[in-house]
Amino acid sequence: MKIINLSEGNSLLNQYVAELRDVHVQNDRMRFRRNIERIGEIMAYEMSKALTYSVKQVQTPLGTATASTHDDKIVIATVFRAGLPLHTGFLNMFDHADNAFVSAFRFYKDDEHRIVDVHIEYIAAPSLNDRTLLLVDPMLATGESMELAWKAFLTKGKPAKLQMACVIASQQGVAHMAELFPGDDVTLWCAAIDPVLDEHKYIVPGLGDAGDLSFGEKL
Ligand SMILES: O=P(O)(O)OC[C@H]1O[C@H](OP(=O)(O)OP(=O)(O)O)[C@H](O)[C@@H]1O
Ligand SMILES: O=c1cc[nH]c(=O)[nH]1
Ligand SMILES: [Mg+2]
Repeated sequence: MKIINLSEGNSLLNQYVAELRDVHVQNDRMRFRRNIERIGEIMAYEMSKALTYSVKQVQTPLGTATASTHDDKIVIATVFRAGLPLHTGFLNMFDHADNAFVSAFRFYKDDEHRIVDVHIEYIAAPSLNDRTLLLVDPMLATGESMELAWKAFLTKGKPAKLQMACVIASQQGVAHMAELFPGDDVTLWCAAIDPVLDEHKYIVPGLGDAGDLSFGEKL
């Protein structure tokens, strides 16, 4: 698996990630969602550079122009619920894309909140055969949700290409995905990679719970 960590370069992206992490900014839920959306837009632009392009003719009112545009048949796939603002950002940019959704949520199997399991309940997707699948989820902690989402989407066909995107990944989550995708035909794009998970499997320093910060606490 190829790993592209966009925070290694200086850009406005880093400002949006910093605001997502900042406890003094996080209480503004609309800004939190909008920053994730803006990161989705920037990541979509960066990821567009890795698509397949061909030159086309465009008729203008005054003549003919040429344009190199991508030929990928894109499906943007997202994991409910924290994935929704990131999905919106990607769809703002890839506005011709089809879309796929899966619900996956982490729950604790023990009273001490140390053992996490992931539950998949809902899936809605077009045929994924021969498509370029952009699988986007803001947080990659253990990597279980991403793996289960990928396996759930595989029941809807075999994509030609897979590109994954997350805002903050943990080292453990990156290693988990690299084990799942040993070849270099799959790429994981991140806006930051953080060192560790805490005992409750939250990314540290991370940002907290992306779903709750976007939409409020759940029972
Ligand atoms: O790599 P993992 O350890 O599986 O954790 C990552 C998952 O956690 C978050 O979802 P969460 O389960 O919190 O659900 P939510 O979107 O409803 O908040 C996030 O959106 C990922 O799907
Ligand atoms: O740190 C984490 C881990 C999983 N899900 C989140 O929202 N945050
Ligand atoms: Mg959550």
